[in-house]
Amino acid sequence: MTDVLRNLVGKITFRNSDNLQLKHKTSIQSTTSNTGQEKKKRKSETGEKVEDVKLHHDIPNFNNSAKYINDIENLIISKLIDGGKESIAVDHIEHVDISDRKTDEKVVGKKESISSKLSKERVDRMINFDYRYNKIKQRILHKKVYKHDHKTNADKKNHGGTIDISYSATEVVGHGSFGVVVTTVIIETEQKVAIKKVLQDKRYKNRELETMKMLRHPNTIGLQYYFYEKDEEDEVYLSLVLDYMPQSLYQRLRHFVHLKTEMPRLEIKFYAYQLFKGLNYLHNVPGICHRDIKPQNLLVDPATFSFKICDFGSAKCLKPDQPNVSYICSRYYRAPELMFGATNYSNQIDVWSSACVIAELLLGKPLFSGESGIDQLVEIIKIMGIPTKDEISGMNPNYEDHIFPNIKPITLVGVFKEEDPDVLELLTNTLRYHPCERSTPLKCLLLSYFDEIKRCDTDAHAKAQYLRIFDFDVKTELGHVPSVELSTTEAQLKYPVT
Ligand SMILES: Nc1ncnc2c1ncn2[C@@H]1O[C@H](COP(=O)(O)OP(=O)(O)OP(=O)(O)O)[C@@H](O)[C@H]1O
Repeated sequence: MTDVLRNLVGKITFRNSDNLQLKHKTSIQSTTSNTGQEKKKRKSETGEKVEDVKLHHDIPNFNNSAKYINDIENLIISKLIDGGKESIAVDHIEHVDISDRKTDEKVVGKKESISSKLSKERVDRMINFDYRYNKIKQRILHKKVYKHDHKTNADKKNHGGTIDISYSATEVVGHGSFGVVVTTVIIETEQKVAIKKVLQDKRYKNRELETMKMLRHPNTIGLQYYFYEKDEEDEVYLSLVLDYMPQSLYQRLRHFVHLKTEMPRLEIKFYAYQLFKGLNYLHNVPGICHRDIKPQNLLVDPATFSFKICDFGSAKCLKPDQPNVSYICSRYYRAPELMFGATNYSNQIDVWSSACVIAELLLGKPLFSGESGIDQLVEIIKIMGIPTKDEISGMNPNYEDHIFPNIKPITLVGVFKEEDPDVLELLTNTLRYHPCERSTPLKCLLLSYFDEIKRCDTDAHAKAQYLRIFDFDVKTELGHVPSVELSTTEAQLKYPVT
């Protein structure tokens, strides 16, 4: 997102109005300059037309959460870009009068904290606190950190000790609603890393750290170290030192969109394979549902096609007897059962989101881009048709409101008619209303869509071998496969079905 922001100038203001609607007002006044005000001045002096774009969005107040605001920012930015305004810049985004936690808690109850939203001021403070100052002074930072041991899934903290690491000037690569992410090189190990710094909400245990400690897989981002520090106001920040990846899938896709070309189909296949492989691990080994699969949370290296899932800030181990918040996951990627208010949803919400991501890579734009929660459902219905009674009860048995617009669906076949029928099969098996009818990540890996990378003696196969994407740990990654099916499944994971 920072890359986009860096290229954009203007002002976005979010307001709460009296009638419990969150008003979004956008006013953009520049076309090409990096410094909006200067450019505006220059343009008026030279008599050139100053472009003024205003966007208004009415959002129901109950959706006024940090994630939602972030969605809206992305929506506004992508609208500007998609509207051909590539060179318009936003020099900052202001959030005004946003009543966040209180409103959120009314909806989610106090049981589940998702994360603490950061104000713009706090993000600025966090950057200034260490990194911006550091950048000017080129000073080396020394930190006492807890080392996470990936072999034992333990950390030094449990054994009562810290070690010292140091690193120099850092580059801010991302700031989301909850943290600031910078990249640097650890001097002692010469390893390039990303450091994600998040504000610690004293009331809750940080679930992202707890989750990351459980992970050990080539397709999930690895935790190397972590440390805590306080600012001058006594606020505690947790920093997670993570494996570095060159870019997010969002940035990778924007690269092709800006060039007005498509992402190569083979590259998409590699990322799709590793996404399902990562999910198969997450869902079956630590038993975690990510709950926020989207292009921004998938990291890639286009040189090797390596791929890792990141941002476990919303991840949770879902227990069948415990309710979970339905207000989760970024809107474009949100499974329909969440829109139906289900609180007993399963890991299969990640499969829906993954299918939306793959569809977006093919299309160059989101498949379902609703402007609000309800509109999102309408966008889904436009393509998938109206859900049947069975499908509705599969999504949420308590849902009683059955009024839907009567429209003839475009269908997935209609949208993807130019694509390979194998990718259409993948999408039709995963974009199903009924969560139980959606293929599991392992079933997706067995689809003929992936045969191309399984065939020996091709460049693609060599790339796949280099990434070791056909290596599965039988005890863990395939531990849930019934023993009678194990050898066939193993063979099918390695070789194309003939
Ligand atoms: N390990 C990493 N290597 C390189 N870049 C990273 C890494 N982790 C995160 N980033 C960059 O930082 C961005 C934000 O990271 P992340 O999603 O973890 O933060 P967040 O504060 O939870 O964001 P959001 O609130 O938008 O979900 C990512 O989209 C990516 O561009």
